[in-house]
Amino acid sequence: MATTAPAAHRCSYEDYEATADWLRSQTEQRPKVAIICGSGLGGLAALLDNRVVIPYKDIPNFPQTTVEGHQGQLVFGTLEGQQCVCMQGRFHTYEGYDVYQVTYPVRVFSLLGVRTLVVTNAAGGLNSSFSVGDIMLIKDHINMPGLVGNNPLCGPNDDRFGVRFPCMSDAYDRDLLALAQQTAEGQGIGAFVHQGVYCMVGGPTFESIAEGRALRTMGADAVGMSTALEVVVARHCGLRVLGFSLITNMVVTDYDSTLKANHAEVLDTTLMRTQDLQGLVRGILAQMPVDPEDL
Ligand SMILES: O=P(O)(O)O[C@H]1O[C@H](CO)[C@@H](O)[C@H]1O
Ligand SMILES: Nc1nc2[nH]cnc2c(=O)[nH]1
Repeated sequence: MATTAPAAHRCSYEDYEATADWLRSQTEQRPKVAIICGSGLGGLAALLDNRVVIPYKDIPNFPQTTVEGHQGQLVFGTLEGQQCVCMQGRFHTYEGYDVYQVTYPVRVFSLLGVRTLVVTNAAGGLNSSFSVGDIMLIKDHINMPGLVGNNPLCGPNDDRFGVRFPCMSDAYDRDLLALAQQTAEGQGIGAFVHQGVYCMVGGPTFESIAEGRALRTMGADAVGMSTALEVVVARHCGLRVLGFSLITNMVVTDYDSTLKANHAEVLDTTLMRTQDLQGLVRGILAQMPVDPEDL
């Protein structure tokens, strides 16, 4: 039977603007920092003062979350003097969304005036020196969907957002990375905070043993099903990016192992580290220099 590929949800500049205008009409807050909360990490939004909560179902053009551990609302508020917006729940391609839908909020944030994107995720550890519960500061990524042509920048380029061929060798801001490492050490949690390479795969399957081994050989320290697409779009429109992976499980790479990755374990581990992660994000935002363009 012949099948037709679903139409891509590629959006116009005016669609993004309509969403940004609508959000501006709902709150007087004008965030400079956006935080995307990964699986089970929505608790980060509790850090914000003067919260204004807007469910995704009310926001024009916004997709809806379908995954346990992703609440589905934007939370505006202030953290350590920085105006922020938190995405409590992100979108993944395995939910059936295309790369344009998954990254839709990032361009909206940019139009709202956001200058810095903090991405967080739950990820499987590939680096054998990592343990469950460790935090990996993302220093680089392998964008597997993008490498095979499923990149949110495919299609006509809109120069109002950014250039046709953006550079990704500087995707993760080195100054913010150093600040995050220093803050972790200052808070006495440096022993379980590492730097590493995040690999995005499509999911929703967890890795086979051969896949886990292959990803490790490619140079990935952790693997998940999100983040890289959001970062590509953020860098295209000039946002600074800081990324964290919480290592919620170790990827099975041994045929003698009886361990099996599962989402319940992922969510349990996020609970165990919520407080450390919140403390770290608070500490970083307290010291994060305001973008000179905002002065
Ligand atoms: O990347 P986040 O959204 O944190 O979620 C991670 O956790 C889920 C698997 O347990 C997958 O969606 C994976 O990508
Ligand atoms: N692909 C993938 N995503 C995850 N998210 C949390 N843990 C994992 C994992 O082991 N593999």
